[in-house]
Amino acid sequence: MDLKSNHAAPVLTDPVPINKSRLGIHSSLMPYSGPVAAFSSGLCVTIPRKKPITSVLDDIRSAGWLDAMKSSSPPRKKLSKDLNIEVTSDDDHIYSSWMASVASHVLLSLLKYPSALTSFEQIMNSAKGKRIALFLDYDGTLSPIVDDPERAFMSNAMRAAVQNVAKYFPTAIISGRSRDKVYEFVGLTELYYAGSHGMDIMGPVRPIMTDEDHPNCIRSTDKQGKEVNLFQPASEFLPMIDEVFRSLIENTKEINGAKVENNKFCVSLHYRNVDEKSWPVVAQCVHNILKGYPRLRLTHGRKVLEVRPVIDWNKGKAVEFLLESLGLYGDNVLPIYVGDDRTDEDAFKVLRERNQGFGILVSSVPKESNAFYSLRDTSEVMQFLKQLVKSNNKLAAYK
Ligand SMILES: O=P(O)(O)OC[C@H]1O[C@H](O[C@H]2O[C@H](CO)[C@@H](O)[C@H](O)[C@H]2O)[C@H](O)[C@@H](O)[C@@H]1O
Repeated sequence: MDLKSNHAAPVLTDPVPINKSRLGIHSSLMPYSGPVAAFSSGLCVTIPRKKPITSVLDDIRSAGWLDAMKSSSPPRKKLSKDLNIEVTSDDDHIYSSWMASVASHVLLSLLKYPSALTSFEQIMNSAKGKRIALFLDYDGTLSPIVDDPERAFMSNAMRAAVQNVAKYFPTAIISGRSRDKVYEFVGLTELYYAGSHGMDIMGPVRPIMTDEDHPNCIRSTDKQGKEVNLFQPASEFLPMIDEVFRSLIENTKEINGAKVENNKFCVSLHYRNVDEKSWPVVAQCVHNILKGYPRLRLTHGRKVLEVRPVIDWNKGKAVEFLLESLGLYGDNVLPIYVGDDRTDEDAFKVLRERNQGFGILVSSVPKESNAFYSLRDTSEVMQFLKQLVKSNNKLAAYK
């Protein structure tokens, strides 16, 4: 599949679980009509034996929150190793029908988002004569997903790979975390950092950028005392986010395993370690708080609910902003964005719409995405970064 045909491929995206009809699964094959059986960021497909909790929390259910939370983490029972499919039904017929549907979906997905490693040459061909700019997500891309968000350390090998690649290609990390936190984890000065899903960007000083274009862009200095541009489009929301952070801490203190993380311009409420029975309580708690803040909204991540300002800004806009501030204009630039999460889809989408560069989805199971290629996990991300350096050195040797 060449890049051009990839560009033309119709792609569905959806922040909430993919429904049965979209998977092409006939409803008669479904064991029950309730939520949720989906490929998703939860990385597997589940056929629950029992109906999920039938609670009275109609408001959060009708908003799709519970479905989205479940799809971000289906229950684990029996796992079909090859395809990463979870099955809790005893019905063999239903099971084999699922296998068939899933197998074809896996194949389709492999065709749709080929491995960036096996397609490496193709990627390099499209980079000929162009300047590669690299954008990397942090959690799930550079560091594996772990239970404790405070311990999402990146390996030294990965750090070295990122450091190396940044020597040859302008590189930025765009994370949902606060910029300070992600810098603390990565610790490399050779890169640019954007925190809070792109709402806090520290980039190079570019005299071209005018105040009218970016009124929230100010001159500042980084930790090394170097002059930088600081762009914080949601700065007016700081007190509001802080208030919500404190309310969430207070209101979730009785929920075992819940963890609130202050990401400066957004707040994360983690439910990875919360018993699934209490997920409706988690959702209800955020829902109640958000009622008082019409200028804030909720997005879903990997076992995390994220509260963020309603502004027209996301990781995709951050990529565009960084390209501009790095002076990387025109057709001779090939931006590559590597990410694993729903919020990374905004960046994949921007690249697809610009018809420039491509997204690489990090996932070991099929997902609908706006990316062009895929990598299975963080170790494949590292291999990909090393390949980029190798190929750059080869090209340099021929010059
Ligand atoms: O944009 P990212 O860099 O991918 O950040 C997204 C969120 O990542 C972190 O949470 C996720 O990773 C944790 C550590 O592996 C895991 O425990 C959690 O369940 C995941 O959702 C981070 O803690 C969040 O604040 C970020 O928004």
